Amino acid sequence: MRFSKAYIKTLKETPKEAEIASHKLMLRAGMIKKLASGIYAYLPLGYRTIKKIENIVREEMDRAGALELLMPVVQPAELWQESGRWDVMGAEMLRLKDRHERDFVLSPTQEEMITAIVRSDISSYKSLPINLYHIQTKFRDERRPRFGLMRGREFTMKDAYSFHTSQESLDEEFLNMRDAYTRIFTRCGLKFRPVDADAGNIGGSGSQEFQVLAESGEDEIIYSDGSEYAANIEKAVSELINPPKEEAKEVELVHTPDCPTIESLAKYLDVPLERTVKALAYKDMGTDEIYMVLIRGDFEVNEVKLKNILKAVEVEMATDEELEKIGLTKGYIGPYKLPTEIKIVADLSVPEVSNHIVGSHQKDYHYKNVNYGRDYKADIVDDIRKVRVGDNCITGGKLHSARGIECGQIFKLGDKYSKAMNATYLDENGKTQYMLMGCYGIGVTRTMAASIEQNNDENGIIWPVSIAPYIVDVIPANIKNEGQVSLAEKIYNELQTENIDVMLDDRDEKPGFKFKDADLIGFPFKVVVGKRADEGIVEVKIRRTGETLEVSENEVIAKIKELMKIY
Ligand SMILES: O=C(C[C@@H]1CCCCN1)Cn1cnc2cc(Cl)c(F)cc2c1=O
Ligand SMILES: [Mg+2]
Ligand SMILES: [Mg+2]
Repeated sequence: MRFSKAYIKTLKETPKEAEIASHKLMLRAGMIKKLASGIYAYLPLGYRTIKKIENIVREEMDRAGALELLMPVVQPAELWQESGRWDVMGAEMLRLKDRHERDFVLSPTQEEMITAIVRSDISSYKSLPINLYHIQTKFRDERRPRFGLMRGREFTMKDAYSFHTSQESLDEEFLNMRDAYTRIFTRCGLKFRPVDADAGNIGGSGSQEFQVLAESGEDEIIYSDGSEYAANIEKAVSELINPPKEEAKEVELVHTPDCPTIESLAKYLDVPLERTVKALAYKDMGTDEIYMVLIRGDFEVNEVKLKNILKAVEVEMATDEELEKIGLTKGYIGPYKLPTEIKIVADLSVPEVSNHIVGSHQKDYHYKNVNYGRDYKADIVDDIRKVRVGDNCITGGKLHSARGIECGQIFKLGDKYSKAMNATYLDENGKTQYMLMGCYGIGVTRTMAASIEQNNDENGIIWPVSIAPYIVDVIPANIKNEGQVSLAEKIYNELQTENIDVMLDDRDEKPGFKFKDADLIGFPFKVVVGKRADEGIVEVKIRRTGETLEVSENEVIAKIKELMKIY
């Protein structure tokens, strides 16, 4: 490709709305263009990398035995009504009407669609298992799209769906996909790790996210320094160490002036935080029911665990007004001598705290020596604790945390959709069974952004060879110098003959200007044809290391091929 014909508009300045490296650099390198909030065009340069990522995904999915198809982006609402999600999904799902006023959905995912396809075609166990995938545009109406392609509203996803006659077969495909994802992200040159993840309201049992490690990542990953354990903090567990048991004493009401927080209370009474129990009020945003949530004073509530236990789509802290309305006093709520009917959810740590201190529903007073079981019981006792860095891992070692970008996620769905949509097959005994499903997603456009987050410096992007838009940028230093131009053209043609994606910067600009563009765009290698061209010597510059090699013109191809194996 000749630069002068390549439709690459690099920007000197960083657009102010861009906050993270990938967003800044994709705009500056002329890879994407924003048309609306969270909606981008992939310009020719950016689209080349997207296609390379898609092809790596395609090759590995095909190698894993999955079959590629393509499903509609516009989905009939009836399918979502059948699965029950039409009424559950909120504003994130973009709904539209056709000219006959019929309801449709702009595809945010395809569980309903694929189940409707498979149930009409497959009825025998002999046709299973099967794994169908496509690489397709999705739309999710994020409340706050940001970070460019990292959290866009329209994006490209590879989503795959598998159908099985047994849990063993589903388990096998889950591992098969996990291996395929490991190959995909490795081939994309990413530093990543699979982590245990929350399946969210998609349901099913068992889910893993493929997290690309980056400081700009939205997710917090917990991992052990003494075992293979790794999990999204939403899901992470750790060893619970309980305070020593004490003889249960009589409950006492104590005056605790100005202690609305657990820290101020512990300080005032001079007791360790582990002896206090925090009481919080959470509202199930679906049913509007308010729950009292109890957890040991030194722990934090993990709202994803709480949401899953309550089978709620969303939970939020109750507002002060909502507390007042049900007769609770903010800062002094507690499970003892409840002034109102309210369900109680207690973390596993709570019953283990002898003689704990809790709110008394009166300002400036608390109860001490409250004991779980004797003085109150919770409706639910379960793990709702957010783990902490430094906790003991249940499989050995200590827990640490890192930031991650979720580029893939795989799920065991079970029969959630096949039951709801009656996707059945006849088993070997002629008995009708529900298919078991798995689903597997990769954020293709997000993966491109994640690669830049991991591969950039002050000059711009540093593409791994495998997904670079072009691998070599041939730069004649002086466009007016016949010898340099003809040698540059010769090398350019030889690289093209070898099927190596090559850019020839044929613009009438100073060499420094071209070098800056090349470093911003992130070509892995530059071949600079300069002063020593008449000696048949050119410079090969390696973007990642900044190294410059003097290479004779007839060794350039071999040298580039050698370097491509390394970078
Ligand atoms: O998409 C999944 C699970 C897997 C991920 C891998 C590929 C197949 N689907 C979960 N999820 C996330 N956000 C959503 C947003 C909207 Cl608006 C929706 F209507 C549905 C979903 C939804 O179901
Ligand atoms: Mg997440
Ligand atoms: Mg996810």
